[in-house]
Amino acid sequence: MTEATLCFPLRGTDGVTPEEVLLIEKRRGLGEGWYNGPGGKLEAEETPRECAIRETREEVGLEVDPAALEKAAELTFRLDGDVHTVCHVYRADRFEGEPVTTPEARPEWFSVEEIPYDQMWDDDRLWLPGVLSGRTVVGEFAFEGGPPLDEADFVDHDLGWDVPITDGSTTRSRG
Ligand SMILES: Nc1ncnc2c1[nH]c(=O)n2[C@H]1C[C@H](O)[C@@H](COP(=O)(O)OP(=O)(O)OP(=O)(O)O)O1
Repeated sequence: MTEATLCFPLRGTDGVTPEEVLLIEKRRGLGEGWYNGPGGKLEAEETPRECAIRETREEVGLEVDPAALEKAAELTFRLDGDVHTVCHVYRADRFEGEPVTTPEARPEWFSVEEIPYDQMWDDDRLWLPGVLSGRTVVGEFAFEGGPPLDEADFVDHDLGWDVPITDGSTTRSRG
């Protein structure tokens, strides 16, 4: 089982709903060619928050203000019945720098009204709109026919909205 993060940098935030979100076009690895938030797997001894900040720095060169990193979702992706990935999802409305293209990712700002869901993971359209509007969600998503996960069929889901979510690793003692 993998533990991973996603981080959605936001701008134009007036209260709750932002005007724009920074997505990446993934240039290699799982989900290559699709848009997603910056993110990736936890490294040894790393907390999910540390991972979200590091991955955003490595993938697009933005330095996220840790005080502005807000956990929005905890998503479990199952592949053929087994837990494949637990993903911690964050919003971030304060950061420094300008996004740059790296070997892993090409960043692009999108209006929250014009997110390219047809070029994203099939599950994203179910939870990302709520996350961008400031809600919290715990979700479980079932894929069948893998591996790899990004070639499997998305077959089922279960979502719990506006629930308290803990911030820390689900599988490690630290964090
Ligand atoms: N179903 C679904 N929807 C939305 N987002 C995701 C999924 N499954 C996923 O794995 N993800 C997310 C979780 C991670 O942020 C990325 C996967 O990226 P990463 O772990 O970096 O994968 P690789 O590029 O293969 O691995 P590295 O070698 O770069 O660590 O997608």
